[in-house]
Amino acid sequence: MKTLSFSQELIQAAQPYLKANMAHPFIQAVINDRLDSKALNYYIQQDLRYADAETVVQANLVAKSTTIEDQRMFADQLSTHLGTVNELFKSLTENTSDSWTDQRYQPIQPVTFIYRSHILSPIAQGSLLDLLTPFEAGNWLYIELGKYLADTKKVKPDNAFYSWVKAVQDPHLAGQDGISNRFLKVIDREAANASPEHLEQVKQQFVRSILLEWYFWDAAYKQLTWDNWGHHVLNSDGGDLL
Ligand SMILES: Cc1ncc(CO)c(N)n1
Repeated sequence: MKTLSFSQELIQAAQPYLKANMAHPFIQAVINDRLDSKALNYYIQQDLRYADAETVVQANLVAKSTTIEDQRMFADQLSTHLGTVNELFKSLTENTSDSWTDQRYQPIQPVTFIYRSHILSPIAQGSLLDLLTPFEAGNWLYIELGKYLADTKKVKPDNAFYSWVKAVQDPHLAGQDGISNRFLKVIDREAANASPEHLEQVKQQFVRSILLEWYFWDAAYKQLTWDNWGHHVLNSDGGDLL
């Protein structure tokens, strides 16, 4: 049996959570073209705040790199991120009743806060591997969900999420030599110098990202806010919010 590379091990470990993301009612609503505009708005507003954390992660990937080649790759991708992120969300906003200025810089809600903290926390003490892996998990998941949605052949150009499906299939991100595969190669290269204990921990962080992705869809589906959380605690009716 061929032994798996570390990045293949990560992908294998994340499979059950990938399947759970595919099955989430938000994603199923995209397929059936029944996505609630409130859920879409919430997703746009919160994902913009997630994207802001991605900017910070990527600046720190440059800082933690030890070669010019890595620094350029991460800096180029940061530049691509900054150049494209608003465009995607602007085109998604055209499918809602909200205006673009209302979408940007909305308060960061609980799940967004937790997921942002998860990808940002290795900045303080972590290695390049520690910082890259939980962040790359999000790229990987989006590409897989994009493939899944495209394969259903049900997401047509008039679907409110169509531009998202297109964006995450962009060859620059998702292609064979795309940025996601290049990041996975860096992960494998760095993993070669890490202890088995360290790799176990890194794998857990990868899988947790995919778990938090599920909660990100769930939060959008329910439009979950800090006020909801507060209300739930103070007036607990025993129902489940998260
Ligand atoms: C929540 C989330 N995960 C991953 C990505 C991919 O960049 C994104 N934009 N948002």
